[in-house]
Amino acid sequence: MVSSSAMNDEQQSLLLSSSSRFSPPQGVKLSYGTAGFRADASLLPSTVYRVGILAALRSLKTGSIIGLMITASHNKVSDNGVKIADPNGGMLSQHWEPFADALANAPSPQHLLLLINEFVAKEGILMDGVSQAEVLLGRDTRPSGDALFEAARQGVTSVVGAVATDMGILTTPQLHWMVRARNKGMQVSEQDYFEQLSSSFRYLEDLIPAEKSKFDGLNNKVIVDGSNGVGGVKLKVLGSLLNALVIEVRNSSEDGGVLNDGVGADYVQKEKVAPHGFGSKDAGIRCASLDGDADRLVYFIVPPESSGRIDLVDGDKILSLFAVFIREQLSFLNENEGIKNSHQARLGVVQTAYANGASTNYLKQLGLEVNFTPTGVKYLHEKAAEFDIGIYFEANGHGTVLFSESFVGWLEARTKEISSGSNGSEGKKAALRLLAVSKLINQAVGDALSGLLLVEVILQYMGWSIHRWNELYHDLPSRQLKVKVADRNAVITANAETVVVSPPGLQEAINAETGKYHQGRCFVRPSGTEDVVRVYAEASTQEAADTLANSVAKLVDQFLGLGSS
Ligand SMILES: CC(=O)N[C@H]1[C@@H](OP(=O)(O)O)O[C@H](CO)[C@@H](O)[C@@H]1O
Ligand SMILES: [Mg+2]
Repeated sequence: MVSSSAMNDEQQSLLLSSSSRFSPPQGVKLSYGTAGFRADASLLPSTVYRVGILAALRSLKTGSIIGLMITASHNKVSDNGVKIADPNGGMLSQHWEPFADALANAPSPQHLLLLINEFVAKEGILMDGVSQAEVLLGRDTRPSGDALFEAARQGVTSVVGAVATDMGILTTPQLHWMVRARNKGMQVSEQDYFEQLSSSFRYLEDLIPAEKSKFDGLNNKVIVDGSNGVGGVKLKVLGSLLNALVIEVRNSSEDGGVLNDGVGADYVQKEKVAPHGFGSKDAGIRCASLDGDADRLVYFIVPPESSGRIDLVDGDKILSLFAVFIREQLSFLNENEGIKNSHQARLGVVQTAYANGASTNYLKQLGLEVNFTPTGVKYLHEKAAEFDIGIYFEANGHGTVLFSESFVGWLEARTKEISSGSNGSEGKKAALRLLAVSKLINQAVGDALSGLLLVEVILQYMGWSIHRWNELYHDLPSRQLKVKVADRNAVITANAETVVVSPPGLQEAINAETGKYHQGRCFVRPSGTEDVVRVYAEASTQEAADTLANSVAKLVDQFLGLGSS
């Protein structure tokens, strides 16, 4: 008997004929990596076509809508990439990544068909020609996006029963949000996204106590660097739906500048300089920067003199601001006599080893549980989902806040309960605020637009300037370096990438070096997106952090350098 998970002849010939139009590039090995496939756009049509097939299979397997995003985020404009959004709006299940790698690197249509047949059988995917699959397609503003969109569309529709829905030019988080919302049975147009964010923002503004200072004069304005990409365009639309807050967007894709060239969150965070178009005229005003696909957000302060150096208010500080606010709301809930069944909600924060040590100390001093995972949003997100409220951020500005469904249900019940009793109490307002935050923040994935609105409304609530926020703690000086080695995968780490277990002896040498520095901390790990080993060092002075990073980079070179075998 033919199993329903095998493709019939018609299905196989459809796949063979369409895949023969997309030959893989010669001599290039692609890997799904930390954030999907990325490469020079000219190398990608066959990969994107094949990821289209994978997305359709994933949709058949899960019986849910899947997302496919064409972007290379903060990479240069000539690059592009592709990644999958799973049914909950999160990253592709890690369990499917090896299949993605195998598909991308299959040398011929026949190999591709063989791989698909094997995988479909192993996963028990129904290929009965009756089951329906749907993939939402999004792309950023890169010029190569249109051709790659067409490759993705052909990949999806080469699987019988699968439809590709064009969602247009979007930020990555918008597409993830749409996938999550569609699978919850909600409306998912772009207008719905803007409406949900703007209405929950306005609602939060209305819940600011009268005695707390609101925006005044200069303070109601934020200037945002859109990295010459998609985020700026979308932020303008969002900004037009707000009342008190003025968002001035610079470096938007229609302004004609080159994507990610001297602009954007990655540039600002790594170089600690103002992006193109910002200068001493902006001193004292809150400034923020998005990356090329608007899933990262950092703030910065431009100094009055035109040295170019900025004060960076990074992902760690955004996390800290969110943690302070949410912790305060939880304490209102717990203190409130009128709230029955008050339970100690578990608030957890998640960071990676790249979090500045001063931020970790600060969060621990607040009495919060601080957890560490390896680099990559998929790991942070998974950990944060274990809490009633989990906040995660990478230092580079990628992060969000997750609310468990049971906690949201508990909050909803409390707001109803209190409406018949102590109406308008701080406890009820705290519950309403937390519910509004759960709607404002994009719980599918880190989203610079929703993150920016949450930062802005919390600053209003606190009555804080960016300077006051920046003073929460002082970053320890740090330095990041990259070392090119023969094989970066020879570095094997443990304990959330803080300890090298192989090659033997390297960690001992790093320890000996780090021990020489006051407040020294240093770790090395292979990058998941570039062919390098990254070195991160922290110490009490910038000079010491630089020297420590340089010495450890030399050690990495000695143990694994290009010359070593
Ligand atoms: C030190 C650093 O910033 N690493 C980045 C970078 O990963 P690497 O594996 O370090 O190359 O790109 C990832 C995807 O954007 C991002 O999640 C991560 O934080
Ligand atoms: Mg990005």
